[in-house]
Amino acid sequence: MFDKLTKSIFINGEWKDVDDQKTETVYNPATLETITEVALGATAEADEAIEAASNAFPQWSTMTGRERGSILYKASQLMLEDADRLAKILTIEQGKPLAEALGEIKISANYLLWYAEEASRAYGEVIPSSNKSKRLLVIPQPVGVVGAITPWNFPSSMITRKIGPALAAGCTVVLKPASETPLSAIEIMKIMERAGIPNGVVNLVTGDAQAIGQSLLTNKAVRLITFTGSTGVGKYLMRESAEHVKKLSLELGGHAPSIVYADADIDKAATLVLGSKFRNAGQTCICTNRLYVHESIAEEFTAALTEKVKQMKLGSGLEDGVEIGPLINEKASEKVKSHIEDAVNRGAKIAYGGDAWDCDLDGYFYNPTILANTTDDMLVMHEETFGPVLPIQTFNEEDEVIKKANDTDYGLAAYLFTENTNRAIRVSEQLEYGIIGINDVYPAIAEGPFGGIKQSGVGKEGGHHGMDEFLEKKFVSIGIE
Ligand SMILES: NC(=O)c1ccc[n+]([C@@H]2O[C@H](COP(=O)([O-])OP(=O)(O)OC[C@H]3O[C@@H](n4cnc5c(N)ncnc54)[C@H](O)[C@@H]3O)[C@@H](O)[C@H]2O)c1
Ligand SMILES: O=CCCC(=O)O
Repeated sequence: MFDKLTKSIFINGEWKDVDDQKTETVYNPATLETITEVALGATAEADEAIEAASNAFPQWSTMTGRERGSILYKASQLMLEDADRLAKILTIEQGKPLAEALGEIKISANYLLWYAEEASRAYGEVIPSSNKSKRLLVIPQPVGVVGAITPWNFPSSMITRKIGPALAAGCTVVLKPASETPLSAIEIMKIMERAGIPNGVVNLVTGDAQAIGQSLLTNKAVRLITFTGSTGVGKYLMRESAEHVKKLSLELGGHAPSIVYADADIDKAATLVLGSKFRNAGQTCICTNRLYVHESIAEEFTAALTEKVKQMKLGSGLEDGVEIGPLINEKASEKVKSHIEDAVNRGAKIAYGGDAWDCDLDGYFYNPTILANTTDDMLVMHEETFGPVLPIQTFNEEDEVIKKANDTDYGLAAYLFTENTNRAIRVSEQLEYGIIGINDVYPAIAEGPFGGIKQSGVGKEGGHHGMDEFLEKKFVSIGIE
């Protein structure tokens, strides 16, 4: 499916390798086999890409929203037409089951479609003036060149959720995808090319994160950095952006609580918790990380959930019916192992799973795991696990569980399961999170503003709010006689 060396750097409409032909290997996480090599770009390539994006900005930013939108619309159509092949590439480089990969490609195309439409709707404002001899306008204008840095867990949708609104707003982009999953990014560039994007408007540099990041941070032409990834790297980018006072949009880690109330529909809630926890093998920023179940239904709920977990099929994401694929790498597997060991050492009981999956594949597979008798001091209760481990605690009082749910530096997503509408509204208003799912664990949708508070991030992606990040609001004050 792939050439030995993919010309993986896309600058000013041209596909390139680095001058010294340095490359890095892309592995299939299910088998640990080499898929291909991609160019190991660094400072020179990043600088060249920033220059191309700067040169392309004047023309792209002055095209009409409708003109920009028509290119994004075409790109979304091309992505959908090729969805099966793109999903297969995504599964091969990232590991998630093919059905999930196909779902990701569809939402990825949907971000392009949504922003194709939003491109025509960057409205300004006329402000009624308190002074009769003034007229006051607010004009939205594109921020400028954008540096976009994306993670490996959603190799396609995390890219279009950034470049869709950036391009719609009239910005130009330099994209650095995760080293683990550059192939989906390359495919997106090919789609943009086929959709007719002018040279230099969107550029891709695969390679050395530190060096490329440094160029994006230190080059004054880059006016905004949009990043999705870990809170640690997000903090670093925030600190380093201070020098040139760059705008930032950060989508960072999370530690989502799920709360199941006594009045929940038990079977429905168990199915949803299962989806929330185990999709993408638990490697989703908004995955449930800890579960609180009301004491009165805890036994029944845990039994229903465990029954469902037992049915889950592990394996290569390409295999029919597989629901849990590999973890991305050995480090991820070690983290899962350490969270389980720590919990057990502090008194947790393994209700199901608890160990690596013994199989013929070389990748890092972990059995879905349920932990009972958990306490707040356990790592799994406050650190992002990013794996298929579900710690359960019981609760009695509404106030008590809200306090526990909020007791974290993260604030990305929280879920509650109840059939009582009053409770649903009351609790969702008190949870300190950017996203609340009420009987819903799949809140990522093109038209909705996705983003965290506290140490889970700054800004929103999705919806018209997502395009606001890429628009400056210029104030025009007109004196008239
Ligand atoms: N909030 C969200 O919307 C969201 C979505 C997906 C993932 N995430 C978070 O992402 C994390 C998992 O992704 P990850 O392991 O790829 O995160 P990561 O922070 O290690 O890497 C993310 C990206 O940053 C790059 N990077 C790493 N160091 C860098 C540096 N010094 N300068 C510039 N770029 C650098 C990486 O190469 C990659 O492209 C989890 O914490 C998860 O919760 C958040
Ligand atoms: O933002 C990361 C999660 C994306 C999703 O839930 O589809």
